[in-house]
Amino acid sequence: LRSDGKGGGRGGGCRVPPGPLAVPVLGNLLWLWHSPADLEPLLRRLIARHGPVVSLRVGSRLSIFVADRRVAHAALVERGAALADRPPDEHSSANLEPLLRRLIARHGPVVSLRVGSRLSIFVADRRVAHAALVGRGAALADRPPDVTHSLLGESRNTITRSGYGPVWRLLRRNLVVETTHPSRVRLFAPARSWVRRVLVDKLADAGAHPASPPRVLEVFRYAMFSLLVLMCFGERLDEAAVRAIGAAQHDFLLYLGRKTSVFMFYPAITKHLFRGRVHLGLAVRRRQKELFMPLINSRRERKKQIQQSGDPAASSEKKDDNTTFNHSYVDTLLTIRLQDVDGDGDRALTDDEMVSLCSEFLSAGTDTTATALQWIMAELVKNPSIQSKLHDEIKSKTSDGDDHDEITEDDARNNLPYLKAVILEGLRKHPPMHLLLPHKAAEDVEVGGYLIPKGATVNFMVAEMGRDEKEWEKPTEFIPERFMAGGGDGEDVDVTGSREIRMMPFGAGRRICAALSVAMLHLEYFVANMVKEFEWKEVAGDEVDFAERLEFTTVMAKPLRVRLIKRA
Ligand code: HEM
Repeated sequence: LRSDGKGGGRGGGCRVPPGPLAVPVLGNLLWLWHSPADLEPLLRRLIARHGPVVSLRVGSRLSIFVADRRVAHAALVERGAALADRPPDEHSSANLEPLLRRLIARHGPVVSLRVGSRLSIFVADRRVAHAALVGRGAALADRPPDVTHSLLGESRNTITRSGYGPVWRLLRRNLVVETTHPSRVRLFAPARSWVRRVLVDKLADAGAHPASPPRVLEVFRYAMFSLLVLMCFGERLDEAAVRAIGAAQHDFLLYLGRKTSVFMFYPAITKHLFRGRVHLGLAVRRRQKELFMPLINSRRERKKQIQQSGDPAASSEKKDDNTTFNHSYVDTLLTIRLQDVDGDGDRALTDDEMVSLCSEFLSAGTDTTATALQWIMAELVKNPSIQSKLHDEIKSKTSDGDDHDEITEDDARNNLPYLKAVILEGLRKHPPMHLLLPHKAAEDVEVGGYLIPKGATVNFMVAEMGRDEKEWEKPTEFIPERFMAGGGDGEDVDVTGSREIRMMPFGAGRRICAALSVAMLHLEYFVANMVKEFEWKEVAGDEVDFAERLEFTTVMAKPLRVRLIKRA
């Protein structure tokens, strides 16, 4: 690449565009491809063919790779100030989506990208997705390996990361049967009621200062995190303790998102070159462990005492006291026995495995739900007639003469069809995860006329399916009525995707979200109660903007600020 635009070789070269240069690191793009180590051979080939400076355009982002020491010196030293900036979010893969959309428009709904020896396949068609995830589920239920966690000395023994096999089955069944099954979810009703009060109080506090309208995402995150901490450790902690655990979780996710891409390049070497980063990762992990272990040990102790008392029934009948709950995710982890590798016996989970599983539980359920809440409330702010129709439905449940402090879970779940339609429409138009977690093909799989070779990483494009104009009428509009009986194209939609996939905010098939029904309950219960308590209004001069930004989930680029009016 030469600035005179003449190029360096056959077919190579392009003119440097005006404006700031983008510094490399394809961030999440690499995360998606899952083996960025393989980018280097490709770059080497490009450099051999086109000269020592090559540029790659991903969506609107131009990334330039410099392999020449003189050019590097001229850039970093002589023109240092001009190149000292960082891109706005060096880890954003937001720009990957427009590129994929263009490829799909040109080549059809299944595209593959090869980076080095690694093949990544992107599926945007709902029928192919169904044939793959449900029809050939077992062959596509594996996950690609994860370099970073193994560098930190962690096992793959979490639900999300483990390969498709007995360990995954055991851990997933434990979560589904012991914590997210409706009979267990009921046990956490007092916890949800407490969090509803926390949420409403915090919103009321924030709303009391109209001069600085609140950023509601922070309040949603705190509320969802408090709830998950309680479900995880069985302990109602004070705000400072919840925030300390939240900070440790956040640091860990940030570390994974921002500091680890370097290890994807030849980890055996980079782990020595970037020893500081490995140590940072270990320190962040240690901090999590320091905070989690006292809580885990206290459940361990409690379990021992119950066993010693010799009356297990006593514990299940004992009422939750104000702060300590009878059931927790950690309790279920304490009963797990993992088969030894040699199959000769079994063992309990190690402390590190327990910490990883708790960390997974907290992070899987917090940002996803808080993000969905933000999008749904933004749509209700932007569409006051929909909010008012929803409020009318909610009022009908609180106007029967009883003293209703809240919309009950039972009503939110079963008796408010328009509420359900609002939630589904929110998840269709704004799925928190635009791509499922990557799946890996365990064997050659043929689906819908496409061959997915063994070992390929397969990414399913959730947002594309929910917004496909061939499948949905006016997909860019927010129309909850489409999900109402007799209403239109969303009637009787099967959000689990088992029958057919129309939209899949939770995935489909064997790896479908392990807490789908809990997630739906949280959304229904909290949205209903937030609309019951407040009228949600747009802030003049700070209008709702639906632009997207990829963080851990796809959030609003401009966080939602609102004017909250307490309802009479
Ligand atoms: C609105 C809220 C939520 C959304 C939109 C959501 C969405 C998803 C999606 C798209 C996946 C990936 C599926 C795949 O890779 O095929 C997933 C996996 C998972 N989710 Fe959720 N989720 C939500 C809430 C929760 C909650 C509250 C928990 C737990 C407390 C949870 C636990 C998990 C777990 C453990 C997995 C991994 C499943 C596996 O690999 O077998 N999620 N979720």
